Amino acid sequence: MNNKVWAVVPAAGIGSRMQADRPKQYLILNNQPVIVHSLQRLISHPLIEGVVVALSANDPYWPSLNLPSHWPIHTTLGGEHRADSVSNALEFLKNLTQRDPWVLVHDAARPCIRHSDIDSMLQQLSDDPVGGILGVPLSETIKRVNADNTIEATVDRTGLWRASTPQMFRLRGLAEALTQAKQCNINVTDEASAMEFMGLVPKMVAGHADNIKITLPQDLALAALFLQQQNNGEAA
Ligand SMILES: Nc1ccn([C@@H]2O[C@H](COP(=O)(O)OP(=O)(O)OP(=O)(O)O)[C@@H](O)[C@H]2O)c(=O)n1
Ligand SMILES: C[C@](O)(CO)[C@H](O)COP(=O)(O)O
Repeated sequence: MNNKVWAVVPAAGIGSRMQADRPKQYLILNNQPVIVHSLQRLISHPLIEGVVVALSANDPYWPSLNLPSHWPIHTTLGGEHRADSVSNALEFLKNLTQRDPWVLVHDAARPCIRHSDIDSMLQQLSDDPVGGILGVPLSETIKRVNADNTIEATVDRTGLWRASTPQMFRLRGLAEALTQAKQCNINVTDEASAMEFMGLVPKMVAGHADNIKITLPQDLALAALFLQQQNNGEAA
């Protein structure tokens, strides 16, 4: 039986918050583009069969990556929002396989994903009826802040987690959930939100805090440090 999973990588963003000369997934991190690190982590996992990457129209950077031809990567067109890019990739994947595999949706902007975290997801979710996501529990005091930077309230952090990726759901159920959310004009910023909108209850899987999403300029140096620690075997 084929128990392999697929990955979907939304990579059609412009990285506006990074304020760089190119989309952040193409910025150089430890001598190679961010997206190449992310793809390498996924493709080198033995249970990932292939990857569908959603790219912006006429992305001028992708062709020059010169990725190894044997990498099982397919590309499709991204959309206006991250959810649209994921939906497009899922529709592409539905035409590639008759199965209803687990799909791990992983941000191109998260290059520090560990195989151990992917393994945790596969171990904890493969028999789950819904699926789930990787995340990290909040460990600081949380404030709600007004537009004038005054503190409005302290938020009880009990049960609060930062959601990350991969987010792991069955191909056809996730595609339908994203379609329904869009038709109802529900703005979902992650896949779990669409599944929740359908009344389903995804699981949370504890992951490593170094699986950061590169968003702001200072995130690049932090990601470089995390990658070096991981590659040196120093990271816990
Ligand atoms: N229309 C979009 C928007 C985002 N993404 C991807 O979704 C991931 C996470 O989104 P985010 O961090 O918000 O990336 P950007 O939208 O590029 O960043 P910004 O909001 O700063 O512009 C990124 O890998 C990004 O490339 C995408 O595929 N399609
Ligand atoms: C999906 C995500 O990585 C979960 O934290 C995040 O929501 C994506 O980034 P965005 O800035 O919300 O598009």
